[in-house]
Amino acid sequence: MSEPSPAHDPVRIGIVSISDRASSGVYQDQGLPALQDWLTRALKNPITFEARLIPDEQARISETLIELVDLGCALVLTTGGTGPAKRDVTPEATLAVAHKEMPGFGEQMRQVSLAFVPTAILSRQVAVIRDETLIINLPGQPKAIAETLEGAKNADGSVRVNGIFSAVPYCIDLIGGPYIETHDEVIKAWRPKNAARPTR
Ligand SMILES: Nc1ncnc2c1ncn2[C@@H]1O[C@H](COP(=O)(O)OP(=O)(O)OP(=O)(O)O)[C@@H](O)[C@H]1O
Ligand SMILES: Nc1nc2c(c(=O)[nH]1)N[C@H]1C(S)=C(S)[C@@H](COP(=O)(O)O)O[C@H]1N2
Repeated sequence: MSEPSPAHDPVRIGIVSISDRASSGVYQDQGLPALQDWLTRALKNPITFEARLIPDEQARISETLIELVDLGCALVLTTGGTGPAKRDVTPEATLAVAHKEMPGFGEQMRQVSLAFVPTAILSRQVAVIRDETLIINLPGQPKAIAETLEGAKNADGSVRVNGIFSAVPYCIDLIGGPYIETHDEVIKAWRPKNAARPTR
């Protein structure tokens, strides 16, 4: 795979791991490495990461999201805290900072996840826009990060269920962010023909 090229727009991405136990050192956080690895593998753009590891506390999560939006992140991905347990408050903290809700991401994420686990119906992920930033919740299981972003594939590599990241670049175009380009073998970004730039 080629190195990120300066010919591509630079992009700042917030990655937030929300876990009581990882943030207090009970176990080592695998959420931030999984997010960073997948994004580095998928994007052609040079990425500046803003990484945060925080506990499942609603006010703290909302404050962190606002901070990352104000830092100019085009995209913020969270992992963890989306289930039904008492301490799972990531969707509420995300909705509290929303200017617009983007329900299609949560709907598609649960479709993808059902291809992997029947408990996908327990996930309450939301996606929202705040200012010029797209914020998306992902499940907390580290393996669920690549699953939901990339989708489910058949043995021959063809797509069985589209990963949610397919729609992220065009959404970021529409809110005035950088032009995000992906490696098709990881995830194909879908844009209407008139929105696609010529290949460089
Ligand atoms: N940041 C993380 N790093 C490593 N493993 C994680 C992380 N977050 C979650 N997991 C794993 O995924 C499982 C489900 O994630 P979930 O977000 O529901 O965590 P949890 O049970 O609420 O606990 P915690 O918030 O303390 O991680 C966890 O029980 C743990 O095994
Ligand atoms: N792709 C995928 N989605 C998944 C899972 C998974 O392992 N893979 N785990 C499910 C489970 S068990 C739960 S409880 C919910 C919420 O997870 P969270 O609280 O860790 O965010 O996500 C669901 N979605």
